[in-house]
Amino acid sequence: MSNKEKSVHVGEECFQQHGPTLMFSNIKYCIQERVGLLCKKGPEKVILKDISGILKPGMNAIMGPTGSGKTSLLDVIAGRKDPAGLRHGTVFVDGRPVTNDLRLTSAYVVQDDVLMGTLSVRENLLFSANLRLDPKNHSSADKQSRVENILEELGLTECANTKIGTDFIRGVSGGERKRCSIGMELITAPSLLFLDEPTTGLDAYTANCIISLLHKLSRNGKTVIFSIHQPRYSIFEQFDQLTLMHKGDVVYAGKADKALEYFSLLGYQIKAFNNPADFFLDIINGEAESTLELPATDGNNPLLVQFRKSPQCQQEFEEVEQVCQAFEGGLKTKGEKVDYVTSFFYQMRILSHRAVLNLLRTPQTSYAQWALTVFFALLVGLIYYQIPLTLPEGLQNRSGAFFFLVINVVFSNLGAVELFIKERSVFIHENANGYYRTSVYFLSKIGADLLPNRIVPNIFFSAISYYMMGLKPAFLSFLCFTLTMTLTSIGAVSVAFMVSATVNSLAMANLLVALPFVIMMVFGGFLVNLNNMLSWLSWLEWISIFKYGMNAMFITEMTGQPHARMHKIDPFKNQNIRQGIDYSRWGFWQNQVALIGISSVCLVVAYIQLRRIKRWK
Ligand SMILES: Nc1ncnc2c1ncn2[C@@H]1O[C@H](COP(=O)(O)OP(=O)(O)OP(=O)(O)O)[C@@H](O)[C@H]1O
Repeated sequence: MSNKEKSVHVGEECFQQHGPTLMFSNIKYCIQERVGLLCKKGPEKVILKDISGILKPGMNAIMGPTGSGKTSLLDVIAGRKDPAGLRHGTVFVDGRPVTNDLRLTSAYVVQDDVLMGTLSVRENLLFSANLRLDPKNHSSADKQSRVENILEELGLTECANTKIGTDFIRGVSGGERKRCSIGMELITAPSLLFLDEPTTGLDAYTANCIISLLHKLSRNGKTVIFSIHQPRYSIFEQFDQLTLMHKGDVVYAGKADKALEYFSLLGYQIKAFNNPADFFLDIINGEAESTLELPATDGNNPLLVQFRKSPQCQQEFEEVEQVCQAFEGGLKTKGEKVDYVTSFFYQMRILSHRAVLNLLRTPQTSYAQWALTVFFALLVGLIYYQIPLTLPEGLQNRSGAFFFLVINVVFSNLGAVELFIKERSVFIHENANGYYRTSVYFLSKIGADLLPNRIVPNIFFSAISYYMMGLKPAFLSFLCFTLTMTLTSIGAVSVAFMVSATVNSLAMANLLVALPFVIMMVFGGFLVNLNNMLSWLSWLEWISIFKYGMNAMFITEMTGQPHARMHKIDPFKNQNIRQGIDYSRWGFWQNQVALIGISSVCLVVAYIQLRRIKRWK
């Protein structure tokens, strides 16, 4: 960004176009504190105390010490904060009350960039354009040209084809990431742009560039509203309006370049070379002394008392009051239905494409999965190489091999718990901003995982191990065996998906997924004879993937063997009859149906859990 660009004058004359004016009236926001080990409801904590204000076209900075409520105010007015905590208050844009669907028409850039690391800057922007611009009104060429314009406007042309970056890929710089996050939101050409601490984590130069960029946008028809921590002077001088917060109250709201004058009237004098932004925070934190005796009425902070008495506050209140009187009723918060601009199938196409790109560009997990598949297939094939049909080793080795196979196929799916956890913040951000439906995300993620990571590797695994073990040579038996292996794997991975959609920490998920697998193993009928022991827990066998997987393998292997051989392995058969295996054709399909049933229930629960994830901040 050139110096010329950075030294833009702050003033009316610089506006090419004016953005909207946002007013908020009597906003009271509370949170319910939880106390004790049982997380009982504690006292309500008021984090925004009946505050009102006007945010005008241009650069609106919300400043204050940590915990003063900057982000909460930003979230409430942008419709991002959980409506359950809003006691009362109304937000108006250009004099008209808005509901929390403002989140779908405005842009909100969160503090932690939520971008898909495996995609390039251009691909991320195109993803946003594809899902957020109505295909009826915007052709592909249109979307492309909008993306190119934004790349140009944000100075991202040079890194347009560079990936954002992941743990494995070194990507763009912090400033470029932030600009890309802003670009994702600018795609819909919103007139209101909210940013939560846009300079946090950036070096001074990059922070300055980001603020200059926002300043430029604010001169072209966008009202930019952001929370910020201790900006340096070159950043501060680009603010038009300043809102200073202290413990959920507004202690100053007005022109940024008039704030020094205001505080000097209250007896606070800035020292030479001090940064005004630091000075204001010192005043709020009580570290700067006033030369005047400021009264604290009713125990209220003297700064708050003085601000409420000030002419600018009185005038603002009057303006807000006038607008409020024109409209009755508060901010509606519930019942809004999100209208997506794209259809279910269109979203499915775009998300599946991204999921496949993701998979191809982070092949490490898939490589590991494939390497383990081949390794274990060879291992089991070598250990149980050409199992004889004589007793007792025929029985013993087949039982051992099937148990080993099912253990391997179930536990190799432990890694799937990261599916919904790794991208959770990206999903929450995109879904809350109306990019796509939850069902589309769910199906695209499941589809992109099941086929390449579960189904195809299982077919390979079965092909290698089956013939090495010398099981029944009939091709149909091989197909039945492969089907059993695949459905067992899908059953196990569905349990992992259910856990993944339920918790947000990987450590917790790993614990929670191992537990049902171990229980299923114990009650699978192989380790414990449930007729004699633990009969009161025997019902658990009905939800054991191990039981159904192993039973189906036994049935496939044992039925249709030549009569003479069957004789020899009669005790083998008897043992399994004791475990309740039904060797009929329906007996085989019963197990497959049970595996499909377990998978379906787990996937439905996973989907419900994904829908229940809180989108609010
Ligand atoms: N969802 C929530 N649950 C519990 N406490 C909350 C929640 N949201 C806000 N708070 C509390 O409200 C107060 C204000 O929080 P907020 O994040 O708005 O402050 P902030 O000024 O943006 O702070 P920081 O600069 O540290 O981000 C804090 O004490 C915070 O702990």
